[in-house]
Amino acid sequence: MNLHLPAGDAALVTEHAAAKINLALHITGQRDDGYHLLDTLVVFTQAGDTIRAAPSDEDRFTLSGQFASILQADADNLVLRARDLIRQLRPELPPVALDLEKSLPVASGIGGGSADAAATLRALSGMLDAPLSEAELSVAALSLGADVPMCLASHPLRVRGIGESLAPVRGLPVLHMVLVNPGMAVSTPTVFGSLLEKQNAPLPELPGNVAFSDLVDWLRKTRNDLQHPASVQVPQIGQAISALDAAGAAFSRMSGSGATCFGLFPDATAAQAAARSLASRSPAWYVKATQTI
Ligand SMILES: C[C@@](CO)(OP(=O)(O)O)[C@H](O)COP(=O)(O)OP(=O)(O)OC[C@H]1O[C@@H](n2ccc(N)nc2=O)[C@H](O)[C@@H]1O
Ligand SMILES: Nc1ncnc2c1ncn2[C@@H]1O[C@H](COP(=O)(O)OP(=O)(O)O)[C@@H](O)[C@H]1O
Repeated sequence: MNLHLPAGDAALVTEHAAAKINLALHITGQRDDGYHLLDTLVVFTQAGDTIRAAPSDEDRFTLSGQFASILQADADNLVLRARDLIRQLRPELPPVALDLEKSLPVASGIGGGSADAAATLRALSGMLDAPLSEAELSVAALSLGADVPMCLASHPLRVRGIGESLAPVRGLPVLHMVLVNPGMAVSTPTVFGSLLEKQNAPLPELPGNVAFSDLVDWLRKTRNDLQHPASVQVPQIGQAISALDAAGAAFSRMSGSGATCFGLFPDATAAQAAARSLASRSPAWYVKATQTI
């Protein structure tokens, strides 16, 4: 990281941009503008990117971390789109130095870019004397992407509409999981565009205070409707799920529009052991043991 700031500067704001996992995702319709209606249960993980922000003599943006080289530090980066949006709403925002530590694979169904945008909105709004209201933040988030409002919240949610209707989900256990990405970027519009069935039933009701085994039973009654079209585009998704199952996952599935897949494990020790075994068998894959926040 190179923020041009002394380490430990009190003005430095650090925000976690958590990976978003769609535990279940049903497509329930399509709007006139082409966007698809979802019903999805999402959780967020300790695995994520990090946004650091501090007032500066001029606007700066640096990229660091495992996946930094895949991204450009240009105006299309969701971090800068979020900064520019805040400045449009609050022109008094001072020049800021921003660093994105990019630890999540890009275009991978776990909302990394959306989480970065949401973390930037939170960080920069918090630096203002007049922070954005919750309503202003929600509108700003949705204008940056359908996944950004849920990433702004970053706690377990049932999400409907295209991503704007959020209901908190309480009583889920901490979930220990392994994330596996076979290294292939997936185009979200292409996956949505190749869906054949767009009118599916919503998710079944989720009982409150579920134990791990109850949640797995519930998940078996659900689907990710994007998994089949994504697997046609990227056959390695099937291999990632088979590998998670072979490593002992109690349940495995693809998240979002892929290609990242998650496997659920009963505890952290089991998840870490599975991650070690998966990483040694497939050294080119992104493999990460983590847990929900
Ligand atoms: C599929 C999901 C599930 O959480 O996650 P990811 O795979 O991106 O992580 C999201 O709905 C993705 O949200 P996000 O990635 O923010 O999508 P956007 O940038 O707003 O839209 C990218 C494109 O995907 C299609 N799209 C997106 C969302 C939606 N509900 N219906 C759509 O048809 C549209 O073609 C749109 O132009
Ligand atoms: N900071 C960012 N991190 C990741 N992707 C970004 C970022 N800024 C812009 N993008 C673009 O947004 C698209 C979606 O990225 P991402 O959020 O990682 O996908 P997904 O939601 O499928 O995990 C990518 O094609 C990428 O080029």
